[in-house]
Amino acid sequence: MSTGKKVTLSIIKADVGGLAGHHVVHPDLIATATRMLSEAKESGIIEDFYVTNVGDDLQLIMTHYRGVDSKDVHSLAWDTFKEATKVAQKLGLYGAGQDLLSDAFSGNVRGMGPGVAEMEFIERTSEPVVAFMADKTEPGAFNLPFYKIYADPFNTAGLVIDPKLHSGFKFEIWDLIEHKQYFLNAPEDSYDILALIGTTGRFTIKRVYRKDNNEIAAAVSSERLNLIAGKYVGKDDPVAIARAQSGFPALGEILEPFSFPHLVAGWMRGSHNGPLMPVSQKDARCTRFDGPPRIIALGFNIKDGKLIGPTDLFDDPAFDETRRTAQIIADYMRRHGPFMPHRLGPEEMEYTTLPQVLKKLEEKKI
Ligand SMILES: O=P(O)(O)OC[C@H]1O[C@](O)(COP(=O)(O)O)[C@@H](O)[C@@H]1O
Ligand SMILES: [Mg+2]
Repeated sequence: MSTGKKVTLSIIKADVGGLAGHHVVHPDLIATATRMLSEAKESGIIEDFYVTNVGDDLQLIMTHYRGVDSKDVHSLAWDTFKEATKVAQKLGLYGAGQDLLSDAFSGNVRGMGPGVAEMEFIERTSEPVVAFMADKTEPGAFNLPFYKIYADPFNTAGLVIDPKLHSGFKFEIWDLIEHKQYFLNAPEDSYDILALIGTTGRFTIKRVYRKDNNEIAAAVSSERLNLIAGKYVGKDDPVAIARAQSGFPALGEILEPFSFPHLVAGWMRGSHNGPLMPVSQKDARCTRFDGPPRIIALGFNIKDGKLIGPTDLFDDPAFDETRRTAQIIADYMRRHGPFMPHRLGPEEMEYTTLPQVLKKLEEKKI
């Protein structure tokens, strides 16, 4: 039975050090985070948690009754990342504390480096959710698949045949450069939505709501590290949450768009386009040219605030062909070497280390 009060699901993540380069999180960091979150669960700050990693990103998946942007929960995540950073420093891991961009923490991790996806809702009798976590890419990587889930009837059969989905969804889109927001409805504003979110480095889907009752359906992290720091400090490596079934897209409708390994920005030095490859958690470790960019999907049920699961959703032969296609695309893109469109365009390269090289070249200009 539902408790009737609103539960919050928060995913807060950061890269605080990688083993053998920007590769994977060391087990001692997972153990440190697990210890910290166990204590917080015992003291009642959070209701439940699951710690995992995608490549070099440490992921804290938490449930609680403190709402989004809770000072207690954000402080807990910050302290956990700080503690894990100490362990990373001790072990000499690469880029220890990389994503903790500020020393002056003021109660909310937004704008401080870590990525955040959170949503608050009244738990349904059965509350299936999917936690998506990606490495070597940016928040705009979710634009294409989330558009398909919530606005494309060729992906989501429920938009056509389920009366609970038929009126469509509302998209909250953030302009990360001008810091503006748009609320646009699908299907009626579809072309406007696409006009914005096709520019993946600037406009990102932040949240999606069911249009007929404004119920939250999905949330995506929107932190662009380079925009926060004003220089290249690693890629944002986004996370997202999607509620499934019974008035929301079915689990399979949520996973379906990831069968297309679309090109995303990130990969080597955050400066290259490459295919987004859906993988199991055990394969969430970037290698080839620091990639290809990877995404995992963990399925949970939330029951009385507790996380039941997870099930590793891309650990499935149904995604083998996608992975194979991703490898073929990776080969094709790699053959471009330092040329566009493998390497990102000049606007995006502005936030990499390339400008330093170009500055030096000024001397040679005639
Ligand atoms: O840290 P370095 O040696 O300057 O190298 C840049 C690194 O930045 C990265 O883009 C960082 O990736 P992450 O954002 O996943 O940490 C790697 O591809 C690359 O190894
Ligand atoms: Mg990473």
